[in-house]
Amino acid sequence: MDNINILPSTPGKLKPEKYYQPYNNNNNNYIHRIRLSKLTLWSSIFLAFIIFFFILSPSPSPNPIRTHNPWGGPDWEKRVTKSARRSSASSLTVLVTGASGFVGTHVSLALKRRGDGVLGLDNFNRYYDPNLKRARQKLLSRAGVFVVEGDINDEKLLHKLFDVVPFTHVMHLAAQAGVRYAMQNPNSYIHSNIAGFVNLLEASKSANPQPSIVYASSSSVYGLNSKVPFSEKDRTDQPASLYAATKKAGEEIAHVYNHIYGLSITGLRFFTVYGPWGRPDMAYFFFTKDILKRKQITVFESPDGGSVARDFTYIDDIVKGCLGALDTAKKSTGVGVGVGGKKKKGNAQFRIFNLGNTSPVPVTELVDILERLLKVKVKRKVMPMPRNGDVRFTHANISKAQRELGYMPTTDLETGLNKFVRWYLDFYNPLKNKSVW
Ligand SMILES: O=C(O)[C@H]1O[C@H](OP(=O)(O)OP(=O)(O)OC[C@H]2O[C@@H](n3ccc(=O)[nH]c3=O)[C@H](O)[C@@H]2O)[C@H](O)[C@@H](O)[C@@H]1O
Repeated sequence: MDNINILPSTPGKLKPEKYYQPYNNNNNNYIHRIRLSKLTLWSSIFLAFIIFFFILSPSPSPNPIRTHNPWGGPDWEKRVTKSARRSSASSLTVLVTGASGFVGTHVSLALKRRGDGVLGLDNFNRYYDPNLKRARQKLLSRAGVFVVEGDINDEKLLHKLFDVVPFTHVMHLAAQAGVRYAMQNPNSYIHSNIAGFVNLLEASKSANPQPSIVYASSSSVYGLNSKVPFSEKDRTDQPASLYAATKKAGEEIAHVYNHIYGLSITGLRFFTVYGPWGRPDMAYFFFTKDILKRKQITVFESPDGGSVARDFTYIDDIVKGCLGALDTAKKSTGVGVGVGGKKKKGNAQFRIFNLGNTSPVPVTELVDILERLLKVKVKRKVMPMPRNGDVRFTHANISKAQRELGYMPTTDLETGLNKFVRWYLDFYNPLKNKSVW
């Protein structure tokens, strides 16, 4: 992850004079030599012109993915303010972290469509193909959503954003996702899901007005819980992966900020979200890629030979749940904390909801559906689930979300995968979309 603090805070702050110095510091000998010959003089002028032109023209990035838009400056603030402008006084003003991520993109678009002010924040890290994140960013930009390029761990940036925009809500979706990757890069989970979350809560508690916060938790917090379907009342103290442990820690940390600072906080436990513009690290996505390439895929079964199943939940259903959570979020009660040093005015709202589909599907069946949709005979290797953080099954009880958020999923796996496959074939069509190949 790049440290954006090392970049100038205002675009254009790099001083071009610096680059001219070697040429401005001409010593007498050099000038003398130029005077000696007319030819040398003209060549020097020509050379100086070329260098001058080169420095002034925008330099092509050696790697377009790593290009950063330094934050700060009047133009940047104008873009921020414009993106966050809401259509009416009753609309929301939402900071969406992880806006160029899968869920972040869909939620940002849905909010913007209904007239809310939306500002995105994303660090565009390389956990998975940044070209896909850039493509989502383009989609957002066309819809009028500006995505600030920065990290939730950047304290200065967060304070700046809260200074410029009076956010009513924060939709916190930035995270290090993925269950199995936690064994390869454990620290990235601590950095984003714990340190980053604390940093965001610190900035939010000091903001005036204090926003209401809705954040992404995960079905993985149920860990080894075997009571089905998973209810919010069930135990969540047996995580099976470091990812799950950091998400569970996030839920506990949220409680502290709610308790001390009066932040209104809602956690959403997502159940294996899938759909168009999805995450390439997820099984349904890389199965599709590998099946199309006629490669063998590995399907896990439980150690006793039983199937491994997930409560796969379609993205549009999840978006409705997110909007329901934002719309029913009450105001934070700690206005003035960190600014005037005042205490919270009474207890603030603290909620946690399952957002699942309520119908688990074995992974073998997911593969059967993909086989039908892609019309390719799948080469599958079935093997016992390795000890990699995966759990055998997930199954959501959504009655609380139904009651309080009006959440009601309507998309079955076959319908949702059909939409995903159509998007996939279009997006990765080499004739249409050269930039992603
Ligand atoms: O619901 C959640 O909380 C989590 O859902 C997904 O995690 P997961 O359900 O493990 O989704 P996938 O990684 O797409 O795996 C889906 C299923 O495919 C299986 N799988 C995965 C990989 C593979 O090669 N073969 C295979 O059979 C897994 O064991 C799992 O049962 C996301 O990746 C997490 O970020 C999210 O928090």
